[in-house]
Amino acid sequence: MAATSEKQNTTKPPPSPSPLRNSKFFQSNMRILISGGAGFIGSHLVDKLMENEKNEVIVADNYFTGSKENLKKWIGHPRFELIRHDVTEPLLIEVDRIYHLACPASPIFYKYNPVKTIKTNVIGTLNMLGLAKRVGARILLTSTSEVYGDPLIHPQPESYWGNVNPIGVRSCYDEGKRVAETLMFDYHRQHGIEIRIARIFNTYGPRMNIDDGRVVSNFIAQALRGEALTVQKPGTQTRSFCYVSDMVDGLIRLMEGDDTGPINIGNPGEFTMVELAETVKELINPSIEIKMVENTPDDPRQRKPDISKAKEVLGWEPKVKLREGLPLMEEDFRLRLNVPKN
Ligand SMILES: NC(=O)c1ccc[n+]([C@@H]2O[C@H](COP(=O)([O-])OP(=O)(O)OC[C@H]3O[C@@H](n4cnc5c(N)ncnc54)[C@H](O)[C@@H]3O)[C@@H](O)[C@H]2O)c1
Ligand SMILES: O=c1ccn([C@@H]2O[C@H](COP(=O)(O)OP(=O)(O)O[C@H]3OC[C@@H](O)[C@H](O)[C@H]3O)[C@@H](O)[C@H]2O)c(=O)[nH]1
Repeated sequence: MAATSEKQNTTKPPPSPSPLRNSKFFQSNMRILISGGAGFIGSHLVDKLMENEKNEVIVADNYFTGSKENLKKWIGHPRFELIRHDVTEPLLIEVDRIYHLACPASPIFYKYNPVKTIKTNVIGTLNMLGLAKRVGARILLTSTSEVYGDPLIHPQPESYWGNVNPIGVRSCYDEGKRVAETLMFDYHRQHGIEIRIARIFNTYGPRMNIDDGRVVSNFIAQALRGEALTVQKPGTQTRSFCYVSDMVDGLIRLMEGDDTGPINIGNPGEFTMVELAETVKELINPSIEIKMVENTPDDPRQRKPDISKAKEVLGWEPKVKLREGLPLMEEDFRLRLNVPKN
């Protein structure tokens, strides 16, 4: 027994890459799997990775909150493949890198079927780690600022263990991601898997689902439809919003760097929800009303990333300010909602 536990505590070298990696038919220098690649962040990551001609990109997605529409410019491209696949089932392919994003991210979607959300986070992450182990791939998990729960330390450094309700309606997501992080580190310690963990803070930008339910997409869609902006009470709760191009840049740097993480990736600019509503009103539709509505349980009261580690280890910090990013998202929403600018 002692020998077994000793063995389990040993950090092994990473497994060898799959023999198929050296097949004479292997054309690309880097074959990259993106689970959840048909979603908001995933599809922007695909765009960025496809810019490099040495990359071959495979997306596996069950289309729960993502869509083929987000990837339409790549369908049929020789370096791109799209697979309808649910990560709660094993996937047998040969890859060098895995960006594991698959998981609904908007609270209304992750609460819709909480048991499925837990399965996606736990079984899905186990399956992706099993794949990484079999083929010797490096794997990056998109964890979340929600692992800090309703934080008692502000801003949140990676060393903070969080304040999470383990039995609340958000637990399927925040506890699910916490287990996913645990699995990543256990596979790293026990099997030598090369891991990277990003703790992503609220991210926004073009291609978010119009009825996604998250605050930035809600406010922009409401402002364009001429509806009142729904600020959930008390409205003093804060979030820090990162534009999607900055996020993608941070994720790629983390994947290709040497640090396992977890590393916070987010924009430290912090706003109350009332301030966000006022900014959207001013930029998009000054005649719109702002109304206070009921909130949902366990809504974190404040959130802001401490990004010292990302700056130091990845040389990364966000470039796009909220007032610059909102108009870019407005443009995309106008096109999709067919509301031309006057
Ligand atoms: N956007 C944010 O603010 C934010 C913040 C923190 C963490 N994250 C994380 O980043 C990742 C991407 O988030 P997003 O904002 O792009 O969300 P999204 O909902 O747009 O994308 C998630 C994608 O995963 C797919 N998916 C869900 N369950 C799946 C399953 N069982 N099998 C296969 N595919 C599945 C969806 O269809 C979708 O394409 C998620 O892991 C999320 O937890 C996002
Ligand atoms: O219409 C709305 C929607 C939301 N809100 C408020 O806006 C704040 C942000 O809510 P969102 O639903 O956009 O996102 P949350 O910050 O609660 O969760 C997000 O956190 C990070 C990621 O893991 C996920 O993308 C998501 O879970 C909350 O305080 C919420 O009460 C409004 O005031 N009005």
